[in-house]
Amino acid sequence: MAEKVVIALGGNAILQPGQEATYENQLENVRKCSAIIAQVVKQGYQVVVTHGNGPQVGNILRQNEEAKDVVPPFPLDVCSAESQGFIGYMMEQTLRNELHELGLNNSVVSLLTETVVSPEDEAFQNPTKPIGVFYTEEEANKLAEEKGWVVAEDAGRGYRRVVPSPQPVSILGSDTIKTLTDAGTITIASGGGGIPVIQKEDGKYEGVEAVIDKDRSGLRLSKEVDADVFMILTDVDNVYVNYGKPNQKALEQITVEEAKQYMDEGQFSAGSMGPKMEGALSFAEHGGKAIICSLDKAALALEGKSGTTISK
Ligand SMILES: Nc1ncnc2c1ncn2[C@@H]1O[C@H](COP(=O)(O)OP(=O)(O)O)[C@@H](O)[C@H]1O
Ligand SMILES: NC(=O)OP(=O)(O)O
Repeated sequence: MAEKVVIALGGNAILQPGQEATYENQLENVRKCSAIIAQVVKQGYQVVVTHGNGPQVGNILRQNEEAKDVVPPFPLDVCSAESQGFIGYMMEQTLRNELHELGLNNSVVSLLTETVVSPEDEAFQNPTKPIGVFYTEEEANKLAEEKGWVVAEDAGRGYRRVVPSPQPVSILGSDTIKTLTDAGTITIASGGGGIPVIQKEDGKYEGVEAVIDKDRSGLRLSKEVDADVFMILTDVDNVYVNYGKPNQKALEQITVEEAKQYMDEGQFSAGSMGPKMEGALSFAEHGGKAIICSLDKAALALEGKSGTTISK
């Protein structure tokens, strides 16, 4: 039986900081991601793809707010569904085309996915998830004053609007995602961390205004579909200790114990590598293989020739 890999792509892979948010730019970025994912399919893996949406959901929210006098604005969970829809569309189409280039004809499907969160999650009182474009400190403070936004510095790259980011509790429909994947379909699911919903006391579901971290929901998804490998693709070749310092060292094959020790030492930044390492460590603790590597080295990393791999 083929090994099953859940691949989590950063929202920045779909739109780099500073790049103009045109349809053409994002389609080309997604096509490049799809070319890499197609190589992984060619290696013989069953693949589930999930992706970020930070830049995209922020832009959709802004479009809604700017046009509010012409068209009534939609809430953030609906913006999240819209971003999942358009990225899923671009990814499904480009992945099919890239597979065709390699002489493969696997079926590909993109599923709008809801992720359950807790209404009691303290993240609702403490927004931390950066969305949309980057601003200077001065611009960000002005927007915060004028529009009531909460803004924060994002990993040394500038200032962004931040929104609540509750922990994913479960992924609705993950049994179907698993069935499809096990049957050989390449499934794109839980994009943007999934559309955040809560379950009310009467058992019914309702959307909530938040953006879930895709590394955290990717971990949940990996567990719920019984993946062998959880792979986080980002913009650095490896996870490093002493990152950015003269004595920085790339981590290659490490154990759960080593990863825990580095976490305890505070080696990974809260808003960027921290959640990725948390997810990777939790997956490896449960017996799976977790990989963090750069987008263009995905196929090599699966062969153990690049990236950081954590296992028991
Ligand atoms: N210890 C570390 N090792 C490697 N990268 C790190 C580390 N600490 C922080 N980073 C930063 O994490 C970034 C990747 O996280 P993020 O920007 O959230 O990615 P993505 O959008 O791909 O999910 C890297 O570009 C790097 O600057
Ligand atoms: N939803 C999410 O985690 O998006 P980014 O990867 O763009 O931050």
